[in-house]
Amino acid sequence: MGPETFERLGAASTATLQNQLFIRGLRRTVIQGVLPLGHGRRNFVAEAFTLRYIPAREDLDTVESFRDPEHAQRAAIDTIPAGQALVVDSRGDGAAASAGEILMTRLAVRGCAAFVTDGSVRDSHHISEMDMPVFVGSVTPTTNLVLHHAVDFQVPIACGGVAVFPGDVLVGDPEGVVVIPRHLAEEVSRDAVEQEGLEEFLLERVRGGAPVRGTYPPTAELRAEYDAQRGARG
Ligand SMILES: O=C([O-])CC(=O)C(=O)O
Ligand SMILES: [Mg+2]
Repeated sequence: MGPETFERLGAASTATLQNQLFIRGLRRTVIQGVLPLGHGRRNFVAEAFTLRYIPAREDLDTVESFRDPEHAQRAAIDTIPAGQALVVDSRGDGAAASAGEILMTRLAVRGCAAFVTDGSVRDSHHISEMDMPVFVGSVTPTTNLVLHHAVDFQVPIACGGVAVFPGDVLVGDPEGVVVIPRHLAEEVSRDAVEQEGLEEFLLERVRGGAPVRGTYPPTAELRAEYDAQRGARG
């Protein structure tokens, strides 16, 4: 995926990208129920690096388990390549945190682009001061092992009702996170730019008093006017 694709996706809203995926027949593309935490409200575009949790089991998920160098959560956090986003399947269960300030700091130091989960984080008031974008369903003081068993990483997961495959492209903005299948990223990025150009033109019309009917969507005449104006601007 070229840098222009990243740039175009970063300039588009998640709403526009959702539209473009819907036009292509994809309905479940927005991670349900997550919002950015604190001032890490920066937009991001990044490839997904996935981590999967299953329900904890009392004989396995003891405090000692974090000493295991192969522990999937620890291994994922220490190996995610810079520039990728860690997306965690927490089964929508935010009653125990998927990570906290120390793990999040490690991710930020390693150049992780964002952290996304359909669960929660703890130490959230500190995490919200960080620059790395963090998208969660909720916050809680409860530590991870109480409810979550990190089982593997870089496998297909579910997050907020959406299938996420390693290498899919995630885009986050103040409204949430959209998951773009990698093979569609390029064409979606181009058409998103087109859609936003047209919508800006239509918005000006609506601001100027135009009714929605005949404007949004535009009639063939209005569309031709837009195309002519765009052509004239080069
Ligand atoms: O115990 C946890 O779930 C993680 C934690 O507090 C941290 O990363 O600071
Ligand atoms: Mg902590």
